[in-house]
Amino acid sequence: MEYPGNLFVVAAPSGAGKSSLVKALLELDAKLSVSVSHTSRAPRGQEQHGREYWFVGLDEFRDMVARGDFFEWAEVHGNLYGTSRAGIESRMAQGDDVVLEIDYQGALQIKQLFPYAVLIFVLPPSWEELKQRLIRRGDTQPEVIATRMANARVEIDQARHFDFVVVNAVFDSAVFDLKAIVHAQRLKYAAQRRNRSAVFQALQLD
Ligand SMILES: Nc1nc2c(ncn2[C@@H]2O[C@H](COP(=O)(O)OP(=O)(O)O)[C@@H](O)[C@H]2O)c(=O)[nH]1
Ligand SMILES: Nc1ncnc2c1ncn2[C@@H]1O[C@H](COP(=O)(O)OP(=O)(O)O)[C@@H](O)[C@H]1O
Repeated sequence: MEYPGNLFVVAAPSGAGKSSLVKALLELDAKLSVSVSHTSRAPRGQEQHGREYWFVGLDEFRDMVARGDFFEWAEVHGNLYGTSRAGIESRMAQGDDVVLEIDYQGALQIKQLFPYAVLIFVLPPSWEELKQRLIRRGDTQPEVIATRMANARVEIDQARHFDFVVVNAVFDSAVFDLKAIVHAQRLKYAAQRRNRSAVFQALQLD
């Protein structure tokens, strides 16, 4: 194994455009791959096991927690979500750059484990636009929208703990900002390779 890959974490309130942005970023960058999380929630619409998420029962999820299978896990909107060690450890060890699309609680846990992880928070341009995006996406039940808007206030308050904030107003500009962050981190990391043992120690790979 040469050098471990970079770790990028993207968090946002539901509806801010995180999934669309990460998808666009991955299409532009062949060296980046996204981690597929485990969740206890049921699949929606066209979602496939192993593509959007690994869908597992609550008992199985709790067994995985007890076994220490997750780097991080959290309860979000009443369901459990987690990033499995198996999902990203081997890819990072091979030197691949990995993106985690997770909530702020998970992002802060990842930063504790991997201080070199780059935490990016995606903001909507306004509260009204966030609400409109939730409605346009098809989340039409008023109580679902109200819960997500209330949660958004709690989530956005955590943006100050992140390394970068990207405002997703014009979609292509936001993708460009994400690309710039990824590029800058790669350049920074290339410089750090001159101090290889320090990096390895930080990653606890030695
Ligand atoms: N902590 C943590 N959060 C996750 C993980 N996977 C997804 N999430 C978050 O869970 C929340 C709900 O995701 P999802 O069920 O896809 O609903 P959506 O945000 O309405 O599309 C989002 O904030 C995701 O970022 C994970 O592995 N760990
Ligand atoms: N910059 C943007 N301008 C307008 N609509 C957007 C923008 N970014 C995303 N959207 C739309 O907003 C909705 C929510 O985006 P999505 O990626 O599902 O959000 P999240 O993953 O953060 O919950 C989708 O319908 C998406 O097409």
